[in-house]
Amino acid sequence: MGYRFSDLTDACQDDWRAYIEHPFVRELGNGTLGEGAFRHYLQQDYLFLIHFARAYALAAFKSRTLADLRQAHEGLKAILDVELDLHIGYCRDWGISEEDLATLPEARATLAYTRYVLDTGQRGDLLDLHVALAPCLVGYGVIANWLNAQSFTVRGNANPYDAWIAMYESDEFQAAMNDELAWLDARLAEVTPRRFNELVEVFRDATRLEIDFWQMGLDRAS
Ligand SMILES: Cc1ncc(C[n+]2csc(CCO)c2C)c(N)n1
Repeated sequence: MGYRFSDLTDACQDDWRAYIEHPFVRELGNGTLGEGAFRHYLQQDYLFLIHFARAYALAAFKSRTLADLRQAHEGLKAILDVELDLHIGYCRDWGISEEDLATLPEARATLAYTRYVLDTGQRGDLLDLHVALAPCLVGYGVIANWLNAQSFTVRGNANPYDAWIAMYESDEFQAAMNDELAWLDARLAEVTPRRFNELVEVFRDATRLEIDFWQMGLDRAS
């Protein structure tokens, strides 16, 4: 007993590294990622964000304390009032209109990942849901920090994807990631080994689905 978040990543190190250091991420970092791959990713990520907002609504429903309910409400508001507008603006910069976004067919990787998270939350409790969301919330902050530590990463105007890295390295995003890490560390400190193993399974599944999401971008898979 006495687990923490890093025990989850330690328990599925190969998958975690394959996600954080995915070729899509490396190509974002050195600026060589194909524009078509990035556009496909952006489009599917719009659908992803909508379902992610639903997952926060589910977190509200699953909350047993006022503090957890408020936290879920803040997450839902952040996506609906901030993230989605930013994303729509970002898509516009990349030549994707709101009309395009409204009529997008959902790719299988998006379907699989988002519905897995929602199902995990419905089947389990609030901790299951947070663990299913962790590769997304924590992972993107870890990826931005990892990219910044790599010598191949190109920053500034020379990299068309610089704004993407900047978004996830921002103090605001890193603070949200650290809040989530503190929440997870506090909850994981109390779980039994048996429960921890269940949570590792959820974390590994969600991490693999993030890998598939990157790969979908590279393959432009539908
Ligand atoms: C496939 C995919 N995985 C993770 C994120 C990152 N992300 C989405 S919502 C959110 C938290 C918002 O409060 C974060 C970090 C993404 N955009 N797309």
